[in-house]
Amino acid sequence: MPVGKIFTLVFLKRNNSVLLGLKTRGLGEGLWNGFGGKVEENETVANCARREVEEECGVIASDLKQIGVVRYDLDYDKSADVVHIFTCSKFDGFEKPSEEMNPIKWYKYTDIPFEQMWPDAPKWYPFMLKDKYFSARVIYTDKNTIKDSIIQEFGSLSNALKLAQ
Ligand SMILES: Nc1ncnc2c1[nH]c(=O)n2[C@H]1C[C@H](O)[C@@H](COP(=O)(O)OP(=O)(O)OP(=O)(O)O)O1
Repeated sequence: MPVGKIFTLVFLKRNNSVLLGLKTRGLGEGLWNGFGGKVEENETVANCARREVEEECGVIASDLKQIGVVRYDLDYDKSADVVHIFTCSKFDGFEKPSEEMNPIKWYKYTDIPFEQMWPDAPKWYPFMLKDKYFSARVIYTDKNTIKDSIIQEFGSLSNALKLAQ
C-alpha cells in the first residue's frame, strides 16, 4: 500500500505521567492524544514534532527523542499513513490548551483513558511509556475496526524504522 501522509506525535512526560489533549477537530476529534500533526513540505520529522508541540500545547521541547513509528494501513482508503512517535521530558514554558487540543491533562501511566482514544493506542503505549524503541503496523478496515496488527520492540531506532517502510 503506498504511504500517503506522514505525521508526528509527541508525548510529554513528567513524574510517571503523560500530557494528553482532547482533540477538538479533524482526525481523531473527541479523542485524547499526544501532540502532533502532518509533516510539511521541506520540514524534517523532528522539526515538525517541535513545531506541533509548541502550537498545540505552548511549550518548547528541548529533549525530543524519537522512540517509535506506527504505520497505519487503511484498507478503506487504499493508502497508508505513518506516524513518528516521540517522547520528551525536558521542556520550557508552561503547558496550556490550544484551539486544537482542549482541555489538556496530565495522566498517570496507570490511568490513561484508553476508552476515549484511537483503538490501537493500548497496543503500543506500553513501549512508548517504558521508552522502548518499537515499530507497529496496524491494519484498519474502517476508522474504528482493527483487522490485524504487529508490534515489535527493537534495540535501536534505525531498526524500528525499517518495519514502517
Ligand atoms: N490512525 C491515525 N491516523 C492519522 N493520524 C493519527 C492516527 N492516530 C494518531 O494518533 N494520529 C495522530 C497523528 C497526528 O499527531 C494527529 C493527526 O494530525 P492532524 O491534526 O490531522 O494534523 P495537523 O497538521 O495538526 O492538522 P491541521 O492543523 O492541518 O488540521 O493524530
